[in-house]
Amino acid sequence: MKINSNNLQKYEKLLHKLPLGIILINMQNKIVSSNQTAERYFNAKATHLIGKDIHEFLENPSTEEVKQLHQQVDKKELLKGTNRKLVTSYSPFLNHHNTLQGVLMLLEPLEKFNQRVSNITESDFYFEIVQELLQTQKNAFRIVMENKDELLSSKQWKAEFDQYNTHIQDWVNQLVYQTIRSRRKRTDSYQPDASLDTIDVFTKPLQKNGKLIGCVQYVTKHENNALKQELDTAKKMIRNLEKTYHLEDIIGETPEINIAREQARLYADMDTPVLIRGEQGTGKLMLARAIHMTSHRKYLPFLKVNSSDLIESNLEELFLKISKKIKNGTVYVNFNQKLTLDYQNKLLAFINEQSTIRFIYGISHTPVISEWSPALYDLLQKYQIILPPLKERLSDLPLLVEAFKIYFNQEYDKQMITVENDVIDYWQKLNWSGNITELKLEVERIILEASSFTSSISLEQLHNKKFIDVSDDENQLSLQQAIDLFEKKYIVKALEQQNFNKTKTAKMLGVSVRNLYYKMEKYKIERGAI
Ligand SMILES: Nc1ncnc2c1ncn2[C@@H]1O[C@H](COP(=O)(O)OP(=O)(O)OP(=O)(O)O)[C@@H](O)[C@H]1O
Repeated sequence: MKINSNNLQKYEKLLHKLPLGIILINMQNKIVSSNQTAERYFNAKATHLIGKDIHEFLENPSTEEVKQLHQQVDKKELLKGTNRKLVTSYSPFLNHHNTLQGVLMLLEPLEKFNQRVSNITESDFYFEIVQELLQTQKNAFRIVMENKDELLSSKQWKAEFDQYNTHIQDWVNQLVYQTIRSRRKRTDSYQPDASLDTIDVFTKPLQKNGKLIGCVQYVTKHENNALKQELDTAKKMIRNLEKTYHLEDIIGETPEINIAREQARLYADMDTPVLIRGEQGTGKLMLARAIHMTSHRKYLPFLKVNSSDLIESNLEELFLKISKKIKNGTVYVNFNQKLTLDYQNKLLAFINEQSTIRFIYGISHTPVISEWSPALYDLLQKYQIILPPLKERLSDLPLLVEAFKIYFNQEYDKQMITVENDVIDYWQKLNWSGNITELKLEVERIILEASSFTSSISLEQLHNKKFIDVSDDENQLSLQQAIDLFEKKYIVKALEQQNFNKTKTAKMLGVSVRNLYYKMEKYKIERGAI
């Protein structure tokens, strides 16, 4: 419907009740009308808005642009004096002769907008992908959302569940409530009768960057090998679901991160090559994944390729595999190792051949022109997003620690251990020399090493390591957990030393490349999943 003064009057009553704020601005930028929702968002009565210049409320409204171009403009802006973030949409306002009268502005607070969008996109996303997974799964499992509504369940789950009496059904539902409340995994067994099989129920919270989105529940009667394999496959798929990132998952409120997020949003559907520049561990892969998830390719595959993989593999085979597997998806090429001009040209030829794949590139240093093939250099220069090192955005450090703390408490089944402010201050004052990878590993370490009696970690405890209880506490790290932790750290360190070159790392560690891949999978060491 075209917006003009006729139909605006006709629907006046309705407009007042709409959940979106509406403001009408005349050709001189003065507010001439507003609905009650807009008044609420602007924190003002209509009488305070009418006749005022829109610039009194917003720094840079897009009224001139709309008047000149007669086009709609959508943006995010700040309400002056309140720091309230708004999502705004400006449209030309016409009379019934189609003559421009002014600008119609729709507005909504950013939090509300995000919530609405995530409600739509997240459930669509989960629904489509999980539905797909459920078709292929013979296992009994279901996904329950945070509000305890069942989102989806496999056929097998329905068959099993229907057989249970209400007592067992209640017990299964209780496990969901407990998992959601405690944000911790729960495994429980039930044997209805000595002559019957034991029912094992495994319930795990689903979280993305510390935000609880629901839980997944599996049921097995007896775990033979085939079933276990299926269960592992299902768990792997769920892990992949949790690994998908949206732009909103990128933590940070500094202007540099806001700009990077906005650029990513803009480039997401442009299909252009994008170069993400940032030191190691600044979030390049995460941003590349988020661009993919924001684009129309979000249901298609995403693949990360390191430039070192190109050197280590049979190039023709690798390219063939990529073009077959990815088809219309996104490939993120991370230049973690310098490529000779010969390799650069081969890569460029491959990129040019792929008309349907979207390429995103990552690099941790400023490209020096003399080291690049001119055509590849030009390609990389076109659209760039810069991620600053963490020491240049230290005000984001507390937000990151908070999210990682929640994530690892859940991952290691801890009782919500907190990290006290003095630890965060200390890290900020240190000018944190590492990046987000190192911060995440440090938070993981202190949470994992904390004994079961620790409820928070202070600076004193951090320095004296008093949070590590070396007494005979039966709840502290088991020998296996301690060995695993050591092994994981050792492998990460070796990989970093070898710039994530797996052949060299395997050689250095004295294990086969296959064994190294196995360990990386076991400890989730693939970059971006650390
Ligand atoms: N803004 C962020 N919010 C939350 N987590 C983040 C953010 N940025 C990075 N991370 C986390 O930090 C880790 C490192 O991020 P990522 O792998 O994307 O960095 P990178 O720059 O690609 O690293 P490298 O150059 O070493 O490959 C990941 O676990 C990622 O999830």
